[in-house]
Amino acid sequence: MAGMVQFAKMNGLGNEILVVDMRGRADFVLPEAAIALAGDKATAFDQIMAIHDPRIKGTDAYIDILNSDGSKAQSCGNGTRCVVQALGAETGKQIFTFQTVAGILNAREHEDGMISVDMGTPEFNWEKIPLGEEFRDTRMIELQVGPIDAPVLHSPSAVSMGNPHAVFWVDDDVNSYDLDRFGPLLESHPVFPERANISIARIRSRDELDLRTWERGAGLTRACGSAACAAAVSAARIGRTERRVTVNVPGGPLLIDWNEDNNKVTMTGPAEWEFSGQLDPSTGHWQPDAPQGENRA
Ligand SMILES: N[C@@H](CCC[C@H](N)C(=O)O)C(=O)O
Repeated sequence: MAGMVQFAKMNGLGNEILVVDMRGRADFVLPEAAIALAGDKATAFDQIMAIHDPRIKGTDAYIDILNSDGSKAQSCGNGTRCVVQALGAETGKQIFTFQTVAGILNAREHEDGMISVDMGTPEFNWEKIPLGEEFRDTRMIELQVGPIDAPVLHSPSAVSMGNPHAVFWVDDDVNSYDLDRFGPLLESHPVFPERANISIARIRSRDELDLRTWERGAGLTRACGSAACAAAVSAARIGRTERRVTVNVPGGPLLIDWNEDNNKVTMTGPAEWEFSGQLDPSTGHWQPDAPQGENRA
Protein backbone atom coordinates (compact mmCIF):
# COMPACT_ATOMS: atom_id res chain seq x y z
CA MET A 1 0.00 0.00 0.00
CA ALA A 2 1.59 3.26 -1.09
CA GLY A 3 1.31 6.68 0.48
CA MET A 4 2.63 8.78 3.29
CA VAL A 5 1.40 8.60 6.90
CA GLN A 6 1.50 11.16 9.68
CA PHE A 7 4.12 10.83 12.43
CA ALA A 8 5.20 12.70 15.54
CA LYS A 9 8.76 12.78 16.87
CA MET A 10 8.41 12.60 20.65
CA ASN A 11 10.42 11.48 23.65
CA GLY A 12 9.77 9.92 27.03
CA LEU A 13 12.52 11.21 29.35
CA GLY A 14 14.90 11.29 26.38
CA ASN A 15 13.93 7.82 25.08
CA GLU A 16 13.58 8.83 21.41
CA ILE A 17 10.22 7.79 19.96
CA LEU A 18 8.48 8.08 16.57
CA VAL A 19 4.71 7.73 16.91
CA VAL A 20 3.46 6.67 13.47
CA ASP A 21 -0.24 6.76 12.56
CA MET A 22 -0.99 3.56 10.59
CA ARG A 23 -4.74 3.66 11.29
CA GLY A 24 -6.91 2.86 8.30
CA ARG A 25 -4.15 0.87 6.60
CA ALA A 26 -3.38 -2.83 6.35
CA ASP A 27 0.39 -2.52 5.93
CA PHE A 28 3.14 -2.13 8.56
CA VAL A 29 6.19 0.03 9.08
CA LEU A 30 8.86 -2.12 7.44
CA PRO A 31 12.22 -2.87 9.12
CA GLU A 32 14.08 -1.20 6.21
CA ALA A 33 12.04 1.99 6.72
CA ALA A 34 12.84 1.91 10.45
CA ILE A 35 16.56 1.50 9.75
CA ALA A 36 16.51 4.42 7.26
CA LEU A 37 14.70 6.69 9.76
CA ALA A 38 17.06 5.67 12.56
CA GLY A 39 20.04 6.57 10.36
CA ASP A 40 18.80 10.13 9.72
CA LYS A 41 19.92 12.54 12.47
CA ALA A 42 16.58 14.41 12.42
CA THR A 43 14.41 11.31 12.89
CA ALA A 44 16.90 9.10 14.83
CA PHE A 45 14.84 7.13 17.35
CA ASP A 46 15.06 4.28 19.85
CA GLN A 47 11.54 2.90 19.16
CA ILE A 48 8.77 3.36 16.63
CA MET A 49 5.26 3.07 18.08
CA ALA A 50 3.06 2.33 15.05
CA ILE A 51 -0.61 2.89 15.91
CA HIS A 52 -2.95 0.52 14.02
CA ASP A 53 -6.72 0.09 14.10
CA PRO A 54 -7.93 -1.92 17.12
CA ARG A 55 -8.03 -5.69 16.58
CA ILE A 56 -10.21 -6.48 19.58
CA LYS A 57 -13.27 -4.85 21.09
CA GLY A 58 -12.64 -2.61 24.08
CA THR A 59 -9.19 -1.48 22.95
CA ASP A 60 -8.29 1.89 21.42
CA ALA A 61 -5.52 0.69 19.13
CA TYR A 62 -3.11 -2.11 18.27
CA ILE A 63 0.48 -0.95 18.66
CA ASP A 64 3.34 -2.44 16.69
CA ILE A 65 6.74 -1.64 18.25
CA LEU A 66 10.02 -1.53 16.32
CA ASN A 67 13.55 -0.97 17.61
CA SER A 68 16.03 1.17 15.70
CA ASP A 69 17.71 -1.93 14.24
CA GLY A 70 14.36 -2.86 12.63
CA SER A 71 13.60 -5.70 15.09
CA LYS A 72 10.27 -5.96 16.91
CA ALA A 73 9.81 -5.33 20.64
CA GLN A 74 6.97 -6.61 22.80
CA SER A 75 6.88 -3.67 25.16
CA CYS A 76 7.92 -0.02 25.40
CA GLY A 77 6.87 1.97 28.45
CA ASN A 78 8.20 5.37 27.41
CA GLY A 79 6.76 4.96 23.92
CA THR A 80 3.36 4.03 25.36
CA ARG A 81 3.30 7.32 27.29
CA CYS A 82 4.06 9.16 24.03
CA VAL A 83 1.14 7.38 22.31
CA VAL A 84 -1.17 8.35 25.18
CA GLN A 85 -0.14 12.00 24.91
CA ALA A 86 -0.55 12.02 21.10
CA LEU A 87 -3.97 10.32 21.14
CA GLY A 88 -5.06 12.37 24.17
CA ALA A 89 -4.32 15.60 22.27
CA GLU A 90 -6.28 14.28 19.28
CA THR A 91 -9.33 12.92 21.10
CA GLY A 92 -9.48 14.69 24.48
CA LYS A 93 -9.54 11.26 26.14
CA GLN A 94 -7.42 10.52 29.20
CA ILE A 95 -7.84 6.77 29.57
CA PHE A 96 -6.65 4.28 26.94
CA THR A 97 -6.41 0.53 26.45
CA PHE A 98 -3.91 -0.77 23.90
CA GLN A 99 -3.13 -4.19 22.51
CA THR A 100 0.47 -5.16 21.75
CA VAL A 101 1.97 -8.49 20.80
CA ALA A 102 2.59 -9.02 24.56
CA GLY A 103 -1.03 -8.37 25.61
CA ILE A 104 -3.22 -5.55 26.88
CA LEU A 105 -1.86 -2.29 28.34
CA ASN A 106 -3.97 0.21 30.28
CA ALA A 107 -2.84 3.82 30.49
CA ARG A 108 -4.05 7.13 31.87
CA GLU A 109 -3.03 10.77 31.47
CA HIS A 110 -3.29 12.77 34.72
CA GLU A 111 -4.37 16.40 35.11
CA ASP A 112 -0.73 17.49 35.55
CA GLY A 113 0.24 15.90 32.21
CA MET A 114 2.05 12.94 33.79
CA ILE A 115 1.09 9.57 32.31
CA SER A 116 0.74 6.20 34.06
CA VAL A 117 0.97 2.91 32.19
CA ASP A 118 0.11 -0.48 33.69
CA MET A 119 3.02 -2.48 32.29
CA GLY A 120 1.38 -5.80 33.19
CA THR A 121 2.57 -8.84 35.11
CA PRO A 122 6.29 -9.49 35.50
CA GLU A 123 7.32 -13.03 34.49
CA PHE A 124 10.10 -14.72 36.47
CA ASN A 125 9.96 -18.25 35.03
CA TRP A 126 13.23 -18.94 33.13
CA GLU A 127 11.46 -20.58 30.18
CA LYS A 128 9.14 -17.62 29.73
CA ILE A 129 11.71 -14.81 30.08
CA PRO A 130 13.21 -16.69 28.09
CA LEU A 131 16.61 -17.93 29.28
CA GLY A 132 18.64 -20.47 27.35
CA GLU A 133 19.12 -22.84 30.28
CA GLU A 134 17.25 -23.76 33.44
CA PHE A 135 17.52 -21.35 36.38
CA ARG A 136 15.15 -22.27 39.19
CA ASP A 137 15.79 -18.96 40.90
CA THR A 138 15.93 -15.99 38.51
CA ARG A 139 16.52 -13.46 41.32
CA MET A 140 20.22 -13.98 40.56
CA ILE A 141 21.40 -16.00 37.60
CA GLU A 142 24.89 -17.26 36.88
CA LEU A 143 26.43 -14.81 34.42
CA GLN A 144 29.47 -12.62 34.78
CA VAL A 145 31.65 -10.13 32.97
CA GLY A 146 35.40 -10.00 33.61
CA PRO A 147 37.88 -12.34 35.31
CA ILE A 148 36.34 -15.36 37.00
CA ASP A 149 37.85 -14.49 40.40
CA ALA A 150 37.16 -10.73 40.17
CA PRO A 151 34.15 -10.12 37.92
CA VAL A 152 33.25 -6.54 37.00
CA LEU A 153 29.54 -7.44 36.82
CA HIS A 154 27.88 -10.64 37.98
CA SER A 155 24.70 -12.44 39.11
CA PRO A 156 22.02 -10.34 37.38
CA SER A 157 18.34 -10.64 38.14
CA ALA A 158 16.34 -11.82 35.11
CA VAL A 159 12.72 -10.93 34.39
CA SER A 160 10.35 -10.38 31.49
CA MET A 161 8.15 -7.27 31.39
CA GLY A 162 6.73 -8.63 28.13
CA ASN A 163 10.33 -8.24 26.91
CA PRO A 164 13.46 -9.85 28.38
CA HIS A 165 15.62 -7.97 30.91
CA ALA A 166 18.76 -8.65 32.93
CA VAL A 167 19.65 -6.29 35.78
CA PHE A 168 23.20 -6.24 37.21
CA TRP A 169 23.50 -4.80 40.75
CA VAL A 170 26.40 -2.50 41.59
CA ASP A 171 27.37 -0.51 44.70
CA ASP A 172 29.00 2.45 42.98
CA ASP A 173 28.16 4.98 40.24
CA VAL A 174 26.25 3.32 37.37
CA ASN A 175 28.06 5.70 34.99
CA SER A 176 31.44 4.25 35.91
CA TYR A 177 30.70 1.02 33.97
CA ASP A 178 31.48 0.68 30.28
CA LEU A 179 27.97 -0.36 29.26
CA ASP A 180 28.78 0.63 25.68
CA ARG A 181 31.27 -2.25 25.63
CA PHE A 182 29.50 -4.87 27.81
CA GLY A 183 26.00 -4.14 26.50
CA PRO A 184 26.31 -5.58 22.99
CA LEU A 185 28.12 -8.70 24.26
CA LEU A 186 25.55 -9.39 26.97
CA GLU A 187 22.53 -8.52 24.79
CA SER A 188 23.39 -11.42 22.48
CA HIS A 189 24.81 -13.84 25.08
CA PRO A 190 23.59 -17.44 24.50
CA VAL A 191 21.78 -17.35 27.87
CA PHE A 192 19.32 -14.93 26.19
CA PRO A 193 17.94 -16.79 23.14
CA GLU A 194 15.77 -13.78 22.17
CA ARG A 195 18.51 -11.33 23.19
CA ALA A 196 17.87 -9.09 26.22
CA ASN A 197 17.83 -5.54 27.51
CA ILE A 198 20.85 -5.16 29.81
CA SER A 199 20.78 -2.79 32.79
CA ILE A 200 23.13 -1.73 35.56
CA ALA A 201 21.37 -0.66 38.76
CA ARG A 202 22.46 0.89 42.04
CA ILE A 203 20.11 0.81 45.00
CA ARG A 204 20.27 4.17 46.79
CA SER A 205 17.64 3.51 49.47
CA ARG A 206 14.55 1.39 50.01
CA ASP A 207 12.68 3.69 47.62
CA GLU A 208 15.23 4.90 45.08
CA LEU A 209 17.39 3.31 42.35
CA ASP A 210 19.78 4.61 39.68
CA LEU A 211 19.65 2.78 36.36
CA ARG A 212 21.39 2.73 32.97
CA THR A 213 20.24 0.47 30.15
CA TRP A 214 21.66 -0.99 26.99
CA GLU A 215 18.50 -1.72 25.01
CA ARG A 216 18.10 -4.78 22.85
CA GLY A 217 17.94 -3.57 19.26
CA ALA A 218 18.58 0.07 20.12
CA GLY A 219 21.76 0.40 22.22
CA LEU A 220 22.37 2.90 25.02
CA THR A 221 19.31 5.04 25.68
CA ARG A 222 18.50 7.91 28.04
CA ALA A 223 15.51 6.03 29.44
CA CYS A 224 13.96 2.58 29.24
CA GLY A 225 10.58 2.25 30.93
CA SER A 226 10.34 -1.52 30.86
CA ALA A 227 13.90 -1.72 32.29
CA ALA A 228 12.88 0.65 35.10
CA CYS A 229 9.99 -1.73 35.87
CA ALA A 230 12.30 -4.77 35.60
CA ALA A 231 14.79 -3.20 38.01
CA ALA A 232 12.09 -2.13 40.46
CA VAL A 233 10.42 -5.56 40.70
CA SER A 234 13.80 -7.31 40.86
CA ALA A 235 15.01 -5.04 43.69
CA ALA A 236 11.81 -5.68 45.64
CA ARG A 237 12.10 -9.40 44.95
CA ILE A 238 15.58 -9.60 46.46
CA GLY A 239 14.23 -7.69 49.47
CA ARG A 240 16.29 -4.54 49.02
CA THR A 241 13.50 -2.04 48.27
CA GLU A 242 9.81 -1.43 48.85
CA ARG A 243 7.36 -1.96 45.99
CA ARG A 244 7.04 1.74 45.22
CA VAL A 245 10.32 3.30 44.07
CA THR A 246 11.73 6.18 42.06
CA VAL A 247 14.02 4.95 39.33
CA ASN A 248 16.51 7.59 38.14
CA VAL A 249 17.43 6.98 34.50
CA PRO A 250 19.79 9.34 32.59
CA GLY A 251 16.76 11.28 31.28
CA GLY A 252 15.16 11.79 34.74
CA PRO A 253 12.98 10.01 37.30
CA LEU A 254 10.25 7.41 36.72
CA LEU A 255 7.90 6.33 39.50
CA ILE A 256 7.33 2.57 39.60
CA ASP A 257 4.70 0.87 41.74
CA TRP A 258 4.35 -2.96 41.91
CA ASN A 259 1.03 -3.97 43.44
CA GLU A 260 0.67 -6.46 46.30
CA ASP A 261 -1.11 -8.98 44.01
CA ASN A 262 2.06 -9.10 41.87
CA ASN A 263 0.10 -8.65 38.64
CA LYS A 264 0.49 -4.94 37.90
CA VAL A 265 3.53 -2.72 37.56
CA THR A 266 2.51 0.91 37.13
CA MET A 267 5.02 3.29 35.61
CA THR A 268 4.45 7.06 35.79
CA GLY A 269 6.40 9.72 33.93
CA PRO A 270 6.23 12.46 31.28
CA ALA A 271 6.07 12.53 27.47
CA GLU A 272 7.19 15.34 25.19
CA TRP A 273 6.21 16.29 21.61
CA GLU A 274 9.06 17.61 19.37
CA PHE A 275 7.84 17.90 15.75
CA SER A 276 5.61 16.18 13.23
CA GLY A 277 5.76 15.15 9.60
CA GLN A 278 4.80 12.51 7.07
CA LEU A 279 6.72 9.37 6.22
CA ASP A 280 6.56 6.44 3.86
CA PRO A 281 6.29 3.29 6.02
CA SER A 282 7.87 1.09 3.37
CA THR A 283 10.98 3.21 2.62
CA GLY A 284 11.39 5.65 5.51
CA HIS A 285 11.37 8.69 3.19
CA TRP A 286 9.94 11.60 5.18
CA GLN A 287 9.19 15.31 5.20
CA PRO A 288 8.41 17.66 8.08
CA ASP A 289 5.01 19.31 8.42
CA ALA A 290 4.98 23.01 7.54
CA PRO A 291 5.54 25.07 10.71
CA GLN A 292 2.27 26.25 12.25
CA GLY A 293 1.07 29.51 10.80
CA GLU A 294 2.65 28.86 7.41
CA ASN A 295 0.32 28.44 4.49
CA ARG A 296 -0.16 24.72 3.79
CA ALA A 297 -1.22 24.01 0.20
N1 LIG B 1 12.49 1.84 25.52
C1 LIG B 1 11.56 0.85 25.87
C2 LIG B 1 11.87 -0.58 25.68
C3 LIG B 1 12.16 -0.89 24.27
C4 LIG B 1 12.14 -2.31 23.82
C5 LIG B 1 13.45 -2.99 23.92
N2 LIG B 1 14.54 -2.38 23.24
C6 LIG B 1 13.25 -4.44 23.49
O1 LIG B 1 13.60 -4.84 22.37
O2 LIG B 1 12.75 -5.20 24.32
C7 LIG B 1 10.80 1.16 27.13
O3 LIG B 1 10.67 2.36 27.44
O4 LIG B 1 10.26 0.26 27.75
